[in-house]
Amino acid sequence: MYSSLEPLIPTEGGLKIPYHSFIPNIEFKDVTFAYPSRPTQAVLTKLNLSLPAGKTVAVVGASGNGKSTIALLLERFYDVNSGSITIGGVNISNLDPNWLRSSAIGIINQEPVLFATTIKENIKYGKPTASDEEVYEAARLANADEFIRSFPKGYETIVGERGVAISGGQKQRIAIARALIKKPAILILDEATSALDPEAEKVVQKTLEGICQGRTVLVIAHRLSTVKNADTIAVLQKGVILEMGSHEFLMNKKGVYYHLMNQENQKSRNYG
Ligand SMILES: Nc1ncnc2c1ncn2[C@@H]1O[C@H](COP(=O)(O)OP(=O)(O)OP(=O)(O)O)[C@@H](O)[C@H]1O
Repeated sequence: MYSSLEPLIPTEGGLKIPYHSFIPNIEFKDVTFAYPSRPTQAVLTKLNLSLPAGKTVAVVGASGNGKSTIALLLERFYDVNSGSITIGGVNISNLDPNWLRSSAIGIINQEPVLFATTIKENIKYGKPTASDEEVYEAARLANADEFIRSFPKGYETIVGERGVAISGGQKQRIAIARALIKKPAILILDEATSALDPEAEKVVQKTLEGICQGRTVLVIAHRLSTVKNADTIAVLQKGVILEMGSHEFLMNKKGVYYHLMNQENQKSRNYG
């Protein structure tokens, strides 16, 4: 049935907050949510989470505990069952979903997809109306401008299948430029550095630290090693936040985060 292909949430309609009056502080208040296909199984239960404007909040917890669901709700791919999510005090259900996703929030994914076209087009995908100057600026912020210009065809280099071979770290930085070209006030980092070798990871990590300055950032962390510098770390278990605080605070507390950290260190000693 074609009707079942329609998005759950209409993509147009609702408020668009002008850039200069947009205060990107985010509040999840008593959010309860179950996926429509499993309505009796709550994935998040009365979740409260604050992301103050300009700060980085990392959500950690074992696989399947609802971390990615938090990001999907913030992008409003689903509506909450009860409670609310507000940005700058406005309930996101009153915001224009298209504006929210294309202008307010930038997403950097674990496994970025590049299209079989030029690097320039791949970056412009984040903002199709962007000028060349905007493309170069986004690439500079993503520490990508230099390596792109080192290719004989520069920004016109074709990537993807049958295109020039680029490394995982370079791919990641092109994807970062794609997210930055929208100048988003909010960034969602879905564990952006997991598939890289240590050298490339260092470069990407440094790039991410730079671009997080001055933005509200939600890190969906599938490992713990990348979250130490977050302003706040929220430990999620079965859709409930068990602990919240800075790395130092949570280590001193010797609770769930401390134990997860020890487990991860143990693993890297055994395998690394
Ligand atoms: N589209 C969906 N429909 C139904 N259930 C889903 C859907 N997506 C995820 N779930 C379920 O919701 C729960 C939380 O999943 P989620 O992806 O948010 O966890 P996560 O903590 O991000 O895990 P991971 O670290 O593996 O990405 C899991 O039980 C998962 O099976």
